Amino acid sequence: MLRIGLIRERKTLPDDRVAFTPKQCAYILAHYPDVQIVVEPSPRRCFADAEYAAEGIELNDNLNDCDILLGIKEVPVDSLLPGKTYFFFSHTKKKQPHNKKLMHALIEKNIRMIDYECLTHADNQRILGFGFYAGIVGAHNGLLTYGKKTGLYQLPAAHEVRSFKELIAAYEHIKLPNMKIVVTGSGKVAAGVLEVFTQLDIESVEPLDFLTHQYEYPVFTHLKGAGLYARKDNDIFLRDDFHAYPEAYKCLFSSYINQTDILMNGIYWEQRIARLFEKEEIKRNDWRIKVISDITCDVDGSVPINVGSSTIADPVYGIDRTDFSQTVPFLNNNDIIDVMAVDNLPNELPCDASQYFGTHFEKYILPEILKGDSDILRRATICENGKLTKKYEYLSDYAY
Ligand SMILES: NC(=O)c1ccc[n+]([C@@H]2O[C@H](COP(=O)([O-])OP(=O)(O)OC[C@H]3O[C@@H](n4cnc5c(N)ncnc54)[C@H](O)[C@@H]3O)[C@@H](O)[C@H]2O)c1
Repeated sequence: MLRIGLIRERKTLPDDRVAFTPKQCAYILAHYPDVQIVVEPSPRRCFADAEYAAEGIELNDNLNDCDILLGIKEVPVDSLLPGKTYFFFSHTKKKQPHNKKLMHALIEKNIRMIDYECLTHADNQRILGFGFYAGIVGAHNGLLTYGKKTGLYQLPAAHEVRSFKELIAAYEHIKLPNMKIVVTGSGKVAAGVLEVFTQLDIESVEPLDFLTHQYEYPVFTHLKGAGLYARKDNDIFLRDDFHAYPEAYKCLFSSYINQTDILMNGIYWEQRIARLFEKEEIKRNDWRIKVISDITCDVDGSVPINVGSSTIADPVYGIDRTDFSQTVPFLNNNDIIDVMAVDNLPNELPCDASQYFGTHFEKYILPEILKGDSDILRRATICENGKLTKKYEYLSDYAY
């Protein structure tokens, strides 16, 4: 028998998401006879304790007899139960300084830490994540911001509704003005952005048409791969080469600056990758971008005017093009670019995001847990039995 515990989120600011919804728990109990689920009560999870109870799921403050514990965000070290197997986003694999204490505790408490971020198929493609809902909320927030800035239309905030379905219902009554949008990125975030565009009838156009045409209705173009980067020496794009030597590539976004009203940024970015534009470029006379939804959200990263993460309650700030100063948002002024820089976007639609996550966990990870010996789980195990696994030994100076 495998006993799974869904832990209460304890990080500040607390997260509302959970690994399985009440209905998913009930489904698992009905279809996996060797699995039991127990839920630790929580005062603020997006699904109330009573919703789990209504599905016949056990609620219990004591998770000592569970075999594996599932959370979302980092678990405070005092709450870690020694000797257990935990799954959550530990944010330790890049030696993040703020989680060094957590890494030490995982080792000292003999915990098997399986990080969701490290669960991959054999070709390194990630299995689990919240990127799709980050894309949905990021696209929504970008459009909401443009409506508020221009005064042309109004949308409800995503966190004010219970589901994406309710947002789609609100879209039924919105006729967007003509506007030109660029979306960047090739992963789950970009897929979420495109989902919103589909629901709002925003037309897709080819990059070259986007650059050379004006339209009487809203359009977007999607830039990724060869559409966004080219080698500095021969203008060619090869994905594997780009991943190995990103510093050899230039970014092609610059020519879109004078044709774009909203930029929705969903790329994967690191220091070696060229930025979408340089900070000084916002002073260009032909600069047209009024709103940037920086879903990627690296401070001073691919969007160099991301000057810090914002919050769900206060998601947007302005950046003055004349002196780079930070201003209040939503000013109908072409010198001010509104930047949406929320770094926990999926938490604006926590029920949907949890449901999406749980579906993938049940489909791809639960069978791996039940079969006992799993390469997928082995590859994602950062530490066990008081030491780092071989793959993660590069964390030694951080972990011990
Ligand atoms: N603001 C938020 O709340 C939020 C939430 C989730 C994700 N994000 C961020 O959005 C960005 C995109 O996330 P995603 O879920 O679309 O990612 P993903 O893993 O689904 O896609 C990443 C894409 O980037 C490409 N890529 C390019 N160079 C790469 C490299 N060196 N290593 C790995 N992949 C590389 C991959 O081919 C892949 O298509 C990430 O930076 C992520 O941190 C932000």
